[in-house]
Amino acid sequence: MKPVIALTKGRVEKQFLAYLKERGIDSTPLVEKGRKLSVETDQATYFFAKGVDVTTYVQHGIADLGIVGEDIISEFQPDVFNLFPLPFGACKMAVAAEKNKVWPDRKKRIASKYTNITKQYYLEKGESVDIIKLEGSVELAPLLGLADAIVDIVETGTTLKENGLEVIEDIQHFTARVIANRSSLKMKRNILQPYLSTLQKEVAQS
Ligand SMILES: Nc1ncnc2c1ncn2[C@@H]1O[C@H](COP(=O)(O)OP(=O)(O)OP(=O)(O)O)[C@@H](O)[C@H]1O
Ligand SMILES: O=P(O)(O)OC[C@H]1O[C@H](OP(=O)(O)OP(=O)(O)O)[C@H](O)[C@@H]1O
Repeated sequence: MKPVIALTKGRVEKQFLAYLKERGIDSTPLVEKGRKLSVETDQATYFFAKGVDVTTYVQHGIADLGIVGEDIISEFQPDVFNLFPLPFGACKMAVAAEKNKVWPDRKKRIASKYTNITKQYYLEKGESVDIIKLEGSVELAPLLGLADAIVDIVETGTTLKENGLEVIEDIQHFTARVIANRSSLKMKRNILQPYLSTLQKEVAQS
């Protein structure tokens, strides 16, 4: 029996494969998967899903482990064991607005894909705001007058800069993380432990 791993498609997947390679784990079947959504290697069975779905599959025990951005864990608060951080996928959640923004004399409108993080952040600040949910290209909202500011992921800052926006406040720093199904961690410890040890293995940096 092998561990079943739910892996976030896209950015996280790419960086995770590079991370496996560094640790000498053969991930050829993952690299050559084409449009297949599930692949078996010598070490594990992997399937590929969107970040939030990764947490759902792990919570329900369909996957033993998941590789997912911490932003997703923070936003959706899944009932999973949050095991350890991985040294990639570093980014931060921040409030951003147009340079030299003149704030209107009314409740602020904040656009975000991460409405729970946004709600919690302004609740803790004691500020009442209107939150507008978007699904992507959130930087457009202040430019087009839909919102006064955004709460979004900033990595290099290029997207903000190229759209005349700047960070006003940092909310939280994130990386990719390994999560586990609560019962798998107890019941399948002997299967999961060798895999988890390999993931945590230090490798000499060249
Ligand atoms: N610059 C970045 N932008 C977005 N996410 C980043 C960035 N850097 C690291 N991440 C991490 O990568 C994860 C996946 O992001 P990715 O862009 O692949 O998919 P997505 O934005 O969730 O949605 P979609 O699949 O619709 O593009 C995020 O949840 C986050 O943890
Ligand atoms: O600081 P940067 O390095 O520029 O990265 C940040 C950008 O990357 C993400 O968008 P993504 O590419 O995932 O597209 P999306 O807006 O459709 O979510 C994020 O939402 C920012 O727009």
